[in-house]
Amino acid sequence: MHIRIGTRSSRLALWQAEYIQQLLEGGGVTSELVLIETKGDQILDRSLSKIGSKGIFTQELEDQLRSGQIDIAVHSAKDLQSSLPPDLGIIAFTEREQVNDVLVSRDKSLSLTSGHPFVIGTSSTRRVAMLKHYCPHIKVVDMRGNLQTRLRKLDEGHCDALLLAYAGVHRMQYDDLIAEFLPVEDFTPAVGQGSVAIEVADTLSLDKLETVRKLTNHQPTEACLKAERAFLRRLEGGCSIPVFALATGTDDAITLTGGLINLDGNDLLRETFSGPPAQAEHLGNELAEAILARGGDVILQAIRAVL
Ligand SMILES: NCc1[nH]cc(CCC(=O)O)c1CC(=O)O
Repeated sequence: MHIRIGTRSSRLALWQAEYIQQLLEGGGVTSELVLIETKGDQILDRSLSKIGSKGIFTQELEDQLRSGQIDIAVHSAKDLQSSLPPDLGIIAFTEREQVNDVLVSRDKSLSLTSGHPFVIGTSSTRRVAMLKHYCPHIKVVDMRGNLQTRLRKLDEGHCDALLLAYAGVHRMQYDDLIAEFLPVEDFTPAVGQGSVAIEVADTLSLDKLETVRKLTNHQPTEACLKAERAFLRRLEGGCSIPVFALATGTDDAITLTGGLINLDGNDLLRETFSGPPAQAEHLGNELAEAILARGGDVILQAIRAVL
């Protein structure tokens, strides 16, 4: 069996695709990478929340899945839309990397808890709102681009530090720039952070689908991501909405914590639910209903009116 793997060509995307390639190789399946440029890779001068983020990093990959030019598409699970078109589906989530956000800087003495003011570059509405909430002494500047671009901007003095997912920083081997690990209890990550997802079209042969899934899917991670993604779907949150959620689990129970924060950071809602992995999606819906009932619906309306 030979699998054609579609991927974006950023260094992080290539790491992810090569990781999938290795997992397939471990099961004796050969593969090749097909590099695909997306709209999100081309537009670098506008913030993601202004472009309207729906599918901007995935559309071109999905077109090639449908036409059969590629068998699978590899994405950061975090970058996937919460609901996919009916002819596409996720068949695997890889074992999760540590999920924390980290503070990255040339100055390793920087800390968010010190109360000392400095400037952080980020374009994530979740991170901006959380910084306003937990660290009002921090100034935020908008910063887009892949990891290498952001590090260059850091070195050019646009900011003192970046707030990034540990997973990406580690995969790009920038661990020595980590000044601080942020606790997930406060800086709860984005849905899907740290896992790699495999997307296919319904035209893929069952043989290929089952083989790829068997070699790459990590069941405990899959249950956790199902819970988180059900939560995101119910809130109809794309990656530009400041929604956060993290499920952790054992074989018999998963715990899902998540919520929503307004753009000013003064209104943060968070709830926790636990249940059996078989009811992962139910947990996600339960969490969403609780957050909406506590005023999340009003916060979402206000966010949508601005973004
Ligand atoms: N939104 C961009 C993105 N998509 C996935 C990662 C990091 C790796 C991951 O969480 O899978 C990043 C960068 C970041 O948020 O720091």
